[in-house]
Amino acid sequence: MTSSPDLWPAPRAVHPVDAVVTLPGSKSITNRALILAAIADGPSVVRRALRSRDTSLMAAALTSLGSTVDTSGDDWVVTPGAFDRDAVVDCGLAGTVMRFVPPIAGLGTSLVSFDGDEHMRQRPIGQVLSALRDLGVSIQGDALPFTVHGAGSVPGGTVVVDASASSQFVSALLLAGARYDAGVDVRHDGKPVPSLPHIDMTIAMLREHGVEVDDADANRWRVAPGPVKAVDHLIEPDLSNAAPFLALAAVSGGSVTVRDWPHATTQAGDALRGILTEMGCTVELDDDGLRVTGSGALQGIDVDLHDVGELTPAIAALCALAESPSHLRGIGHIRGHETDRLAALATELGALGADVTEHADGLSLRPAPLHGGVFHTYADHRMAHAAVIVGAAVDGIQVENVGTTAKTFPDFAGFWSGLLSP
Ligand SMILES: O=C(O)C1=C[C@@H](OP(=O)(O)O)[C@@H](O)[C@H](O)C1
Ligand SMILES: C=C(OP(=O)(O)O)C(=O)O
Repeated sequence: MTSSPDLWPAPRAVHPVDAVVTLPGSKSITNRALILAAIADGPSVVRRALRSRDTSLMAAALTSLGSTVDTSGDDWVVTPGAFDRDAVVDCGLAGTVMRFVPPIAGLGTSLVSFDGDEHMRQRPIGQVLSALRDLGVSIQGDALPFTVHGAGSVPGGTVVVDASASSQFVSALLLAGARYDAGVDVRHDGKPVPSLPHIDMTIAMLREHGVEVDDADANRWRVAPGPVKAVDHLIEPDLSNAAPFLALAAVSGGSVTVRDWPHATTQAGDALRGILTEMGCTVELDDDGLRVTGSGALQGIDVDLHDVGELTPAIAALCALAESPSHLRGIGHIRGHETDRLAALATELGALGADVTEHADGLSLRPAPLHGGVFHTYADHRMAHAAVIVGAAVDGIQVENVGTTAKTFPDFAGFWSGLLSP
């Protein structure tokens, strides 16, 4: 007997959608807050923490190292503990767990081994491991699975990394750096670092924890040695996960408001304001939140997404539905995300009739009529977001493994259906 494929019929937006939504917290902020809390000088509270696969894996990793993480309520309480027990860390498909936990595991006195989902073994990590070795951490292995041998302290100092594959390589070293004997002086040598807002997020959060960071020079970041203060942190809504909801306003010619949109933020998703304006939407930020109103017609866009690559799947879906051509550039690094997103988007959008060309570092899309079919997600939450956006506009889209959205959004499919039910 063959098992039935996990297909979910994406609901169509048959009327303009008019909705006000409260979205779950940011994955990137929650996981940084958890890491910093685990190496802080006292208990911290992570308020309105995102409860999702990536953040649960982070909480579990920190617990296995020796911290106490109380996730029973909406506000998670983290009490640091000695990292003195041997542990096995499951990274799942979470880049933040695979890259941010090893540098703090080096501070402990135990053996900590890391593994994850099958595809996680393909995602880049070698530069973090070699940088940690240069900083004095003993590690067995050059890719997943690997083991960190904690020696009770890390000398730290100057290190050179090529962070062109992921900004998380830099964030990982900076997050732990204050607890290294000499701090860290991290220099990047290579093609431009992607996703720079995420490094700004790391720096801003370190400073909130009382850590001194010097980022005055391009491609160089210095973290002074010293204590990490415990803080009470309120997590912003996840602005990257807002993409499909704002896109729904765009494709249905309706209006969607995301509550609590911060007026100042380091989140990459804030770039959606400019991108959706350029695609023909009306975008207003006020005390109610961020409201996007679709005009009923979408314009294509020529844009460099190097800084905000994680928005690509949702933007590409919109481009496939636009009336004029688009070119998405500067995003070769997203081939190392949850899947090779450029190949996956070209394949899946192309299979539905889109006129799409895959380039080494981007995608071009030209207007073409789309039709129904199965949209494969490759276990990538943002591929599922692309699928439901197309499905809102095109009859007969079936999303394979929509449950993969649990990586960063609990019950995404239920929430999405609720907005589209008649
Ligand atoms: O530090 C972070 O929280 C993230 C950094 C970015 O990674 P890359 O620099 O690998 O693109 C981003 O795409 C990812 O979703 C989250
Ligand atoms: C690239 C992403 O995730 P990760 O944190 O696993 O790198 C993403 O969420 O788009």
